Amino acid sequence: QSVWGYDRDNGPDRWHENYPMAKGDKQSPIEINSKDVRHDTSLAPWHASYDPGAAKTILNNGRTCRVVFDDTFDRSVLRGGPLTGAYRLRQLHLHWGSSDDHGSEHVIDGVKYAAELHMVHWNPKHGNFAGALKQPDGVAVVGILLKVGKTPKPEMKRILEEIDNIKTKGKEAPFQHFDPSILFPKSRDYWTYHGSFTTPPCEECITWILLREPIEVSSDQMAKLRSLSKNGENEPVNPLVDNWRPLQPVKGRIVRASFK
Ligand SMILES: CC[C@H](CNC(=O)c1ccc(S(N)(=O)=O)cc1)c1ccc2[nH]ccc2c1
Ligand SMILES: [Zn+2]
Repeated sequence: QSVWGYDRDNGPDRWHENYPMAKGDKQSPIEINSKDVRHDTSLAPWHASYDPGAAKTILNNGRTCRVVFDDTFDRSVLRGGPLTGAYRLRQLHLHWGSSDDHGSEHVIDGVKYAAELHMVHWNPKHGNFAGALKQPDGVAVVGILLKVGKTPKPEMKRILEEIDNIKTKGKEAPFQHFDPSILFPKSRDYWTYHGSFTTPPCEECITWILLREPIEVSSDQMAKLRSLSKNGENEPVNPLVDNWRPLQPVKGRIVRASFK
């Protein structure tokens, strides 16, 4: 049973063999075409109230770098925007490329960004995360685009400083006293649409909230991310890069914008 990944023999084009949802009608990521977007004046602003004490660990699972939070009660929550109720923050992770000119999962009017950060929240009315991922309103992911620029966001440093401690698959390190809302860009403008996990099992349970304004990182910071290895510490180094899923068909879905 070859575990899914991003290589030729286990990559996105073959996920459907073990995860049939991957060929669904509401898959993510998609391209955002401004000409097809609908400005929805009824969309409320979104609000995150995160407890820095909820941050627990950072890990390399061989497919991404993930920060895990305590989601055993409404400690760090996202509300508003297209959402009904408070969704609990469970984890954040990233997708990135092998060079600065690509790596994001969502593409905006043809523009690919160097990376994309996902903050994953779930709806506690469904009991637990496993239950939430079976519901159309089960999960909400805030997506932040990362672009390479001259004035990198200092708040990204905290995550990137930990990379040296989780170089190989399975490595985990404590990651505490961290409020991920410091990563948000100035503008709260967003696009929203209904989609899926961008990794297997590709359940179509996600309300995507994709922020319009990218945050800046440096090329050195991107190189740091690319120094992670897909393999364990006693295996050959296999650079963890290009862990992004290609664009999926929009299939008539409407993308709404909170802005004009
Ligand atoms: C359904 C898969 C899940 C593990 N994966 C995730 O949580 C996840 C979250 C967000 C994204 S993205 N890139 O779209 O933001 C992709 C994957 C997962 C799988 C089995 C499980 N059993 C119990 C809990 C549980 C969770
Ligand atoms: Zn993701």
